[in-house]
Amino acid sequence: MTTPRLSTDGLTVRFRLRGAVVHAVTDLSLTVQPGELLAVVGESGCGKSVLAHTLLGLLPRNATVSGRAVLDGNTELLTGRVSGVRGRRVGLVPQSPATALNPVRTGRRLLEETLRAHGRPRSDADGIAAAVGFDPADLDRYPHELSGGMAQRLCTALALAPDPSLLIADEPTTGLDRPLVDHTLDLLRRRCDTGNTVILITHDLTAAQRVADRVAVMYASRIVEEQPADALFAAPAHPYTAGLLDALPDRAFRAVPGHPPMLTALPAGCAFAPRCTRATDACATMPDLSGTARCHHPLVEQEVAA
Ligand SMILES: Nc1ncnc2c1ncn2[C@@H]1O[C@H](COP(=O)(O)OP(=O)(O)OP(=O)(O)O)[C@@H](O)[C@H]1O
Repeated sequence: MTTPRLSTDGLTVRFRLRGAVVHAVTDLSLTVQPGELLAVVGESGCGKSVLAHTLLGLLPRNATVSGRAVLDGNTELLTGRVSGVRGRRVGLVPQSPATALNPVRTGRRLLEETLRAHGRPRSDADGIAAAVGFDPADLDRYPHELSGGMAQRLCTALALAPDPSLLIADEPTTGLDRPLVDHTLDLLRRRCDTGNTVILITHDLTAAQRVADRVAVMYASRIVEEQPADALFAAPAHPYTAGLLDALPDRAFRAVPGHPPMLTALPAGCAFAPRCTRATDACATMPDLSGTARCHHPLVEQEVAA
């Protein structure tokens, strides 16, 4: 049996605010193998970026974390010393490139410094930039001289420079034109085809369908469905997943009615129930994720894990 690239068990993140607690990630258990591309999808605010920041050890002081996250079977990401892991073994393409880039360094300097810090020759900079669709001639610009899409690609280049075996890409295609979206997605796919692992965090279900091996759907801080991508797109089990798919322009093009709940006031049972046409009294208790979907009334017969 291969050692998972990443396994999390009961991963839970809370933020303390004055008079409230934000339930940002709850009881999240997943396993991602070498060579696998896992897409994490879900509406804005469901906890996707917090999950990424937790795995990188980048949470602010008002956060408390519990559960486990283990890299390659030998490195505890939540409790161990992660300074040599971040960037080198786990890379992050951040969601907000504008704030991630040091404004007083050119793209070339940023990229060369990253390469040098990870023992790679500075001369690799042009090749890495070109690979992400960033014209090497533009590397001599400062971040404020880059468009949003260029800054996005520079961030992808910086995350790829150490050649991390696990890359977490948080909305890496925001602000890119369709050809560059496809270029970036194909680049991520190719990394997995050579044995690396990618967790792609995205709102874009079409992107997930194009490149993901498996898809995890998050709703109100929890994974509510996880399946191989083909199965999920053909026959979603959770009504929320079905709603997300119905919102696609080439499907019903109908938004999921209602709004997600506040993460400071989650119900004891299924948080999707108030928006769900299948909800019954049973949904007042939290369903297990024993099959593919955390749902009392799934749309397809569930194969319950032994
Ligand atoms: N430092 C913090 N203090 C308090 N709450 C926070 C903090 N950081 C994030 N949150 C909250 O955690 C929740 C999850 O946020 P997160 O950024 O992970 O959402 P997301 O799914 O990535 O959304 P988007 O797709 O819009 O980026 C949100 O309710 C957010 O307001």
